[in-house]
Amino acid sequence: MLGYLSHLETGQTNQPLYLFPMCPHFHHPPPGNPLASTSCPSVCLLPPPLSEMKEKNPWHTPVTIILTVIGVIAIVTLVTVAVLQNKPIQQKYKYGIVLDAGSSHTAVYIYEWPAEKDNNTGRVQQKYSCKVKGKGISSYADEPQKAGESLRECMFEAKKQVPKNRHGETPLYLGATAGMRLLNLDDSSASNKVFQAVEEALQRFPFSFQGARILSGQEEGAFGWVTINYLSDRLKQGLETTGALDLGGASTQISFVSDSYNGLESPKNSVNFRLYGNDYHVYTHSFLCYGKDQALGLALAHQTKSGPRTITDPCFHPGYTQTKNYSILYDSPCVSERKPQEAPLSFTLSGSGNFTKCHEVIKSVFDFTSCNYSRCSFNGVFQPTPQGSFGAFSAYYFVMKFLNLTDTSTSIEVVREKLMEYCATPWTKIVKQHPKVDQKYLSEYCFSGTYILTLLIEGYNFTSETYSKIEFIKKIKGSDAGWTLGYMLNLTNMIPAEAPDSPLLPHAGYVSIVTIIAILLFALFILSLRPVWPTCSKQPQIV
Ligand SMILES: Nc1ccn([C@@H]2O[C@H](COP(=O)(O)OP(=O)(O)OP(=O)(O)O)[C@@H](O)[C@H]2O)c(=O)n1
Ligand SMILES: [Ca+2]
Repeated sequence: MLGYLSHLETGQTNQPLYLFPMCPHFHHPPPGNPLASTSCPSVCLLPPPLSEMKEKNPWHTPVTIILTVIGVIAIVTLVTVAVLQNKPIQQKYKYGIVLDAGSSHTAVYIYEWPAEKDNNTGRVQQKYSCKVKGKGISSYADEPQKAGESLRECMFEAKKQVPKNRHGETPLYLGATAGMRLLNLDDSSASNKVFQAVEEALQRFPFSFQGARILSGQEEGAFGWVTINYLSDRLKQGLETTGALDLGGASTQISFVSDSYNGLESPKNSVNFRLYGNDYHVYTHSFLCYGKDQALGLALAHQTKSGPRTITDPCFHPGYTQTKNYSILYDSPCVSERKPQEAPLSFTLSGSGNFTKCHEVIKSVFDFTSCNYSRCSFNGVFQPTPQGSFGAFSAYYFVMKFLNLTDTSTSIEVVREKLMEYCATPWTKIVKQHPKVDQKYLSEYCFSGTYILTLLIEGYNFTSETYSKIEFIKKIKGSDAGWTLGYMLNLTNMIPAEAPDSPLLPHAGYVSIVTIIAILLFALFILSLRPVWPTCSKQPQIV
């Protein structure tokens, strides 16, 4: 009912109120012609005397005052409760520790996640990492006790990083990869002794030790894939996933989802996950002996088949020389069967820095001829064509970062030219340019860069177009890319198979809506009490 608010008592009269309370003589239309008499004057009249206002002001009745006070209290309480109820309480964390016992070194990772959100959607992130001094645990085959001792320093640090009251409930895992796989193949009793020593060492710490074991190549590849897709939020959001490329010292993994692969053609390369309500069929393969250190061994073995005393190696810089022991080189099960019958104790390697020849040597360590499937990568291993974006980490990153080749928008031809120039640079110049870099690493970057390019292009069949979709990465949002996080998420059941129910609104949205509604209610309440002022510009309407 426009123009007519209510039959409120005004103190003087029982007449209904009209839209122009500031024009008092218009309150009551003269009899006869109500419409004409209520038209707005060109100049609004002054307000009525104060005494009259007071008498007619509805605010001044005790009922209204009580109602207003109750209304204000109710609204303030409502908003306060909304804010307090949803305010995040001081965050408490839970922790998990994973030791990555790689072929070249061991690293300790501590992960943390909000205590109230475990088994749900709370983001798990890396809190701390520690690189164990010395080599990988597999290198302690002859003195297993030292494998255990080597871990102590980082583990003491881990003890400091996790709050004391959480120590007992913090799971601790050790996963060993290709170095221990090779040792286990070569000498399983030595591998067992190393495990016994590291288990004894880890049990002395106050964490909940869950065991030490060798990961299979499929696990290593698949958990690397889970890690990078979890960290980039692709799993939770059901987005298209990123493939994972991991290059270690002794093995290398490739894992990705392909539309053309349903797992039937080569079931051993298939890993299925149901995560956050989505099914993933991931292609994965791990090539033992094709990590960068073992691949260098394969390349050297190829060049020393006849047991020479000297070799000219195109994968090392001109002017670089090194004496290598035959028995050490051929100690690895990757090449042990190829050891020349008659060979001296050692041979001298002299670098010639020739990228093209180095590329030829590296190609010879791959078998591109046999394939019993519709398509293969190398060594007769089934692989669909690479599809989508890829994250390449560990040695892929170290090497390409050092060589300044992480920008994959650079064409493969330009990458080749840069490598050609780098490999041809004399060793003395390289040492001068990088005085602080460990010379063992430094001497191998020409080989490693050439190996990475060969592995990706000829090995995995990346093309100029798909190469540009590779990103060389070390970390994602502060957590290292690698298999460890995926491994822990899996063992602690921290990625649900089904998408969890989430609140309709985030906290901020909820509080804002409650506040807005409260203000609107309050405004309506006020309006319902107050008469409406005229604008003196429109015809009043009378009921
Ligand atoms: N700053 C660094 C660190 C490491 N490396 C080399 O990168 C390779 C791979 O390192 P990593 O990924 O740590 O291998 P591991 O995990 O030890 O080996 P694997 O996964 O095969 O067990 C090794 O040859 C290592 O010497 C490097 O060139 N530069
Ligand atoms: Ca590794």
